[in-house]
Amino acid sequence: MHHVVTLTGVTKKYGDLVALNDVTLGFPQGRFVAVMGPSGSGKSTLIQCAAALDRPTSGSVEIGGVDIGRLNETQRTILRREHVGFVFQSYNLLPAITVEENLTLSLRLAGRRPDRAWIAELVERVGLQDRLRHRPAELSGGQQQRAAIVRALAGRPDVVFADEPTGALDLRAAGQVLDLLRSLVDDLGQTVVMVTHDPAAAARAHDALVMADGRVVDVLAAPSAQDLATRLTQLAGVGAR
Ligand SMILES: Nc1ncnc2c1ncn2[C@@H]1O[C@H](COP(=O)(O)OP(=O)(O)OP(=O)(O)O)[C@@H](O)[C@H]1O
Repeated sequence: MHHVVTLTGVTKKYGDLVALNDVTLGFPQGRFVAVMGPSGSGKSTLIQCAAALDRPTSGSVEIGGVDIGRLNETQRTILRREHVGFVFQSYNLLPAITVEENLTLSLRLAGRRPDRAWIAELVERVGLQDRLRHRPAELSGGQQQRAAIVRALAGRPDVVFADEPTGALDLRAAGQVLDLLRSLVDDLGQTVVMVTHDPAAAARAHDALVMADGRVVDVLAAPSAQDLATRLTQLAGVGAR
């Protein structure tokens, strides 16, 4: 299986604290992978390293076959811009411009010509055709997150990292966003890595990684929400001792 992102022996320390402890894993192309684990287990640190937002203390990270340890800051920024998409819990759409302008802003800033046909296809898929001329504040939370997902995919990134993408949404809007992420993977072959605390959300992924103490302690294929909830409860019990 082709891995879009590969981590090899990645350790990240903050002073004496080991946030990631010798993690080796790959994110396979065309899979939807959820990352779960108790608070402080290293999920965000894993994503930051995997997305070239941060550098490991030791070990290596490859994105699209490029070893990011060999890149300087500017080169890493360019690699991120061209190969990685991001979706955040808080949507991060710019309030002063229209939804349509938001979708292509970062591409235009990077000097890339937006692929209009591709973006139109995505907009239709997420059902925002008649919302493009509005400002983000005029959209519901779910609509804003769907716009943020289109923005993340607009440049055809190799991988999309979604950090708690449903954290601010009600059940119905969250379900729509998860359906959307899953369909982008199943229908369009996208690769999505999603950090979530919600076992029901993680159960929509193809695979779930469970982290504890800076390590990946489980990899579950086609996880059920119940199995994930049980595993997290066990880990919380261990952490509390
Ligand atoms: N910039 C930092 N400086 C110091 N320590 C940090 C920093 N970032 C993270 N940590 C520590 O590293 C460990 C892992 O943090 P991380 O944010 O990756 O966990 P997480 O699983 O994402 O947690 P949460 O679910 O609460 O977001 C924690 O003990 C955290 O306090």
